[in-house]
Amino acid sequence: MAVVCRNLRAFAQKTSSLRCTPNFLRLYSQSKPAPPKLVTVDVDKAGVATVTLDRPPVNSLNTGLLEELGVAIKDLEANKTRGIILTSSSNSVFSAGLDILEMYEPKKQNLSLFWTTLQNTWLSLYRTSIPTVAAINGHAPAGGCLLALSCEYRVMVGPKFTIGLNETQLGIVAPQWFMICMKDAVGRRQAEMALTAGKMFSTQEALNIGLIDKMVSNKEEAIAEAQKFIAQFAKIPPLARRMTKESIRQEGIKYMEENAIDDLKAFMDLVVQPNIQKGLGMYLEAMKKSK
Ligand SMILES: CCCCCCCC/C=C\CC(=O)SCCNC(=O)CCNC(=O)[C@H](O)C(C)(C)COP(=O)(O)OP(=O)(O)OC[C@H]1O[C@@H](n2cnc3c(N)ncnc32)[C@H](O)[C@@H]1OP(=O)(O)O
Repeated sequence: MAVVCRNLRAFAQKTSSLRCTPNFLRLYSQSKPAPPKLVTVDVDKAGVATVTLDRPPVNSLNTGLLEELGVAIKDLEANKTRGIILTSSSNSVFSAGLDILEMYEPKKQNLSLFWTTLQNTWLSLYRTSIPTVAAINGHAPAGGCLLALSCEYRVMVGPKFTIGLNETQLGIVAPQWFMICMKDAVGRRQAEMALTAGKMFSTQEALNIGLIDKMVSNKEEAIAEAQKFIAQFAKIPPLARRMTKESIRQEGIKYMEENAIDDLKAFMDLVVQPNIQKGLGMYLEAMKKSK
């Protein structure tokens, strides 16, 4: 016991003197502040979490944001949260989709990490047993639409925002699992028409084809509708709900479990093609010029 105490005293002296050394002060002053969080989580009294994408200006999905979103979903699952409402801190954009800068002139390692993080986070959101609602308070093109489609219910602020999988307009093909999500929501026929044209739907058009479930006029209403949707599950036995969701989403889940590596390879091969790189560069330029 005496030895332990002596050791502790020695350790305490050592660390307290370390605090004052010039070396420690130099290291301390050089340490960077923590980077701002890209996803915030707020759990209300009913146990429903609002998960807010917070990467201004347009919540484009980079590796960091996707990673944080994946961790948030896992944490909420561990805490037995009653529902997840996915929304955005912006007044006009839910999410601009994948961050094109992650795909433009990429380093191979970063590109691979980016896509696997997207795959994993998507699967976590798509298959979570927690009821999920997207409160879409702004434009939701491409990857933004994918996030919304991965939830069980979509409430969108209208009428001026747009949503859709517009990949063909960019000269790229949406991966199979993006297509499965669209088919889940609107059926094969509407999905084929939407995807081949890369159509961006107005809120009303999206409501008409079942791409969204409800149109509201502001974010507060969207959150209230989302809470209402989640509240209905209070009376449903959770195991029956979980197994039903897992079963009905089997096609997408199975697809990713069996094809993640091939999907990654296809993405990596495609993105580095010179014509795709040129297209992405021109798209970025066009976005800058359109300001
Ligand atoms: C399996 C094998 C095959 C796999 C193939 C690959 C599949 C890839 C799948 C999905 C693709 C995507 O998700 S790609 C992204 C598609 N997204 C879009 O096309 C949307 C582009 N953005 C917009 O239309 C608009 O920005 C907006 C309507 C969302 C918002 O408009 P607003 O006027 O409010 O803002 P700005 O346009 O002025 O943008 C502000 C700022 O943000 C930059 N920006 C916008 N979107 C993106 C993006 N997706 N990635 C990176 N950066 C983006 C824009 O350039 C502006 O930047 P500056 O301020 O620096 O000029």
